[in-house]
Amino acid sequence: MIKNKAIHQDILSAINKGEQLLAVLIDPEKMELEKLPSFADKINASRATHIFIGGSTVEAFKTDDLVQCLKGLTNLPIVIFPGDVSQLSSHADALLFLSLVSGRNPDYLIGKQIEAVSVLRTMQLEIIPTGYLLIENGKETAVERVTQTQPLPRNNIQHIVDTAIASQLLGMKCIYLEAGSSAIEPINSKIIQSVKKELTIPLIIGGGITSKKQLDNAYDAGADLVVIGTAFEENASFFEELNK
Ligand SMILES: CC(C)=CCC/C(C)=C/CC/C(C)=C/CC/C(C)=C/COP(=O)(O)OP(=O)(O)O
Ligand SMILES: O=P(O)(O)OC[C@@H](O)CO
Ligand SMILES: [Mg+2]
Repeated sequence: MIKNKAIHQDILSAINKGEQLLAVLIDPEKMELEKLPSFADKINASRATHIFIGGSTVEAFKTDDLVQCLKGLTNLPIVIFPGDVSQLSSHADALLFLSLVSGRNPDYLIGKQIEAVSVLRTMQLEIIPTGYLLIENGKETAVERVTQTQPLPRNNIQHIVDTAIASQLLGMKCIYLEAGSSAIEPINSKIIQSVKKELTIPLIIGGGITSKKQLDNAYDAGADLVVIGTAFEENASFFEELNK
């Protein structure tokens, strides 16, 4: 089952060459399929290197429909960033196989992953094991509500670093530090620097990034791949702002 493709390897090679990776997050609940062609044109003309697809709550089949449409509209890698098992799609290129290691809900640490196996058997997705850490940002996030977990306090940097290192030791191939969709404050530079310093695997940063300055700050602090969703959803000219 579960074949190896090259997306994780390509991320490692890009990082080695000092490239800054950017994923546009498309939420299947929010993207109308009629608007997808023009949105994809904007993505293709931008500096984006990846497309992530996911949402904290998505109706069944919506993800697969979206991925199928998107396949014909872009050559960028399409990576599922799932809130649940219903968001798996055989038409995507890869899957962030998330475990919510900041929380203590067994369903999101290992339960959903076991549930996913019977579906993954029928697919040829590249699987990228990813330690997913939700960090407090000043307001409650959709991920907290859905998973009934607490985020890690942002002032306990040592605990955040230790959680990331433990995930790497468990064999995770990426760490994703998440402030939450439309977070008031993105993950701060101090947290990014402290985690990056101790990791050998790629570091993904997302949540609340709405300006080029915040994007550059994340890269300067050590982010390998940055994820932006809401800023593109709410303002399509944000693509042009980032190209400046
Ligand atoms: C491995 C499989 C199949 C599932 C993993 C299930 C796990 C552990 C999920 C982590 C917790 C979770 C609910 C993550 C959601 C990630 C995501 C796609 C966030 C983007 O959605 P948001 O933009 O935050 O929320 P809105 O939908 O409210 O905009
Ligand atoms: O929507 P935004 O705030 O850009 O967040 C992106 C992503 O990290 C959310 O899971
Ligand atoms: Mg969102």
